[in-house]
Amino acid sequence: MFPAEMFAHYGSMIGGLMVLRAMVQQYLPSQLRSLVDRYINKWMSLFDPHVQISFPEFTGQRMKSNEAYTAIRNYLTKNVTSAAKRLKADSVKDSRSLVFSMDDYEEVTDEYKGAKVRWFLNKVSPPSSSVTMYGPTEPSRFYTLTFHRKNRKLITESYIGHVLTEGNVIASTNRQRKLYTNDPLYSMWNHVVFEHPATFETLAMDADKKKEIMNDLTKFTQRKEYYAKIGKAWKRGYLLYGPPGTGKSTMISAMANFLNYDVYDLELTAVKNNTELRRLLIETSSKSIIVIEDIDCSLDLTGQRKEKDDDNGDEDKSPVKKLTEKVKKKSSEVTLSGLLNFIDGIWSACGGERIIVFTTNHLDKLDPALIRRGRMDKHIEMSYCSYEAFKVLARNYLNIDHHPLYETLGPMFDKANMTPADVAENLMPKSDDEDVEVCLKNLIQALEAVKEKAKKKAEEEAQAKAKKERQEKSPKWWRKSKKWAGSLLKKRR
Ligand SMILES: Nc1ncnc2c1ncn2[C@@H]1O[C@H](COP(=O)(O)OP(=O)(O)OP(=O)(O)O)[C@@H](O)[C@H]1O
Ligand SMILES: [Mg+2]
Repeated sequence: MFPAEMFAHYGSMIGGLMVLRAMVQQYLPSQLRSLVDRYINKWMSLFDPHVQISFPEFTGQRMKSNEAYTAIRNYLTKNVTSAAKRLKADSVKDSRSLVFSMDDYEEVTDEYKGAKVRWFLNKVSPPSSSVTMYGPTEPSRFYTLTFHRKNRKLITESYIGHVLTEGNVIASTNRQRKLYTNDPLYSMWNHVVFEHPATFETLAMDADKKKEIMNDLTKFTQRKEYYAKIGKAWKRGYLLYGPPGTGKSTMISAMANFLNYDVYDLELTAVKNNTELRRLLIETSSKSIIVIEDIDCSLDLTGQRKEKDDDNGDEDKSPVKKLTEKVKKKSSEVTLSGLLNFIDGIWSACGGERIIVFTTNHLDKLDPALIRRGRMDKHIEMSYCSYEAFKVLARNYLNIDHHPLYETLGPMFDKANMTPADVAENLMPKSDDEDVEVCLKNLIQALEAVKEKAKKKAEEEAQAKAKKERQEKSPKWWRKSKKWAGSLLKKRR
């Protein structure tokens, strides 16, 4: 279990104590473990000129994974694992290639500015009786970094920072991204591998608008020092609004692919109360996009201001209605103020960059407090398909940059409101014998139909408006007698 070199390196006294400590960690019950460990450490510090730092895999009560541990694993995997004798193939990148890291109880050395350090991967198994509500407890691992005390300043102030930075860079290029969703039963995140193909290149949108969003995102990721200087959490809020099928969800995937971020899809209706919301949000990792879709439907996010208005009208409500509303309120106690407090406050303490994206089909339904600048930094309208957006879709779906029918199609997009989802549907060949021309002709027909429908609707609305105006202009006695005659006829029938 322990390499023989350890004795040579630390001296037989220290080696013996280390073996004893490993045995203590492995076999003694936890109450005794810490007591004996304390004495062993005291003895070791008398003889040993070395300093040790531990980096556990999980931290906190809810066993949140430790980002430092992951960064160290990445750093060691790239830089020194080749020297390790026992390796572990512990993750698979893009389901294609194996990634090796050092195995449990394996030790490797590294050198930094002339100082030698040792990394050791330790594992502690939980007592066999330890079972949580999520199943049996897994063994927990930790890296220990050992170095001579004369190098303390160099290692703590420079080397560890260097390892974490390099480890994080490796992580961002290597890692498999994840799509998390909140589990309503246990109020925890479940994840799958995130593999959505949408990119800004395939997103149908005006080129200038697209460029502006990409620049905004890039600028955000480079402003760590700026956010620290102004004392604000390193986060940016986007509000995507527009009719269904205009690409709001597609845009979120394109953002995640562009930034190489994880996605947390937060279903607010499955969150029981503000405490649970707080915990879920604290558990999100840095470099992530938190998505709350259809915010207007998720909750009564109009919040307390609206509630007050409702209270005024309480006398008019029946007792049954009042009771139903009370029960409804109790079942989901997540409030607008809870959400806003979190957005404004909690993340400042979490560190790392986060993007929060809200989507809605109805901008006018949201409380202005929720969408004011500072909370939602950027409002992006996703609208009906323009000619320019159509050209992107034609490139995606039909692999063409131009076609003689473009001349007919060009002006049609200004006159018919069709969503990119509907345009895409028309561009998709329905059978093998549908070629490019057939697809474009189908689209022309569909656009004409939309235009006709809109024209008919506008005419009907104009007629109804004119009728109403005519009625309003007629004398009061005439309107009354008409109404009276109508009700008389009804009674007779
Ligand atoms: N702007 C777009 N660019 C590329 N594809 C798009 C765009 N808009 C819609 N689509 C296509 O239409 C489908 C539906 O779009 P999406 O789910 O992104 O719309 P949405 O705005 O999120 O709608 P909803 O409001 O109903 O959630 C997508 O799978 C995509 O194929
Ligand atoms: Mg959507």
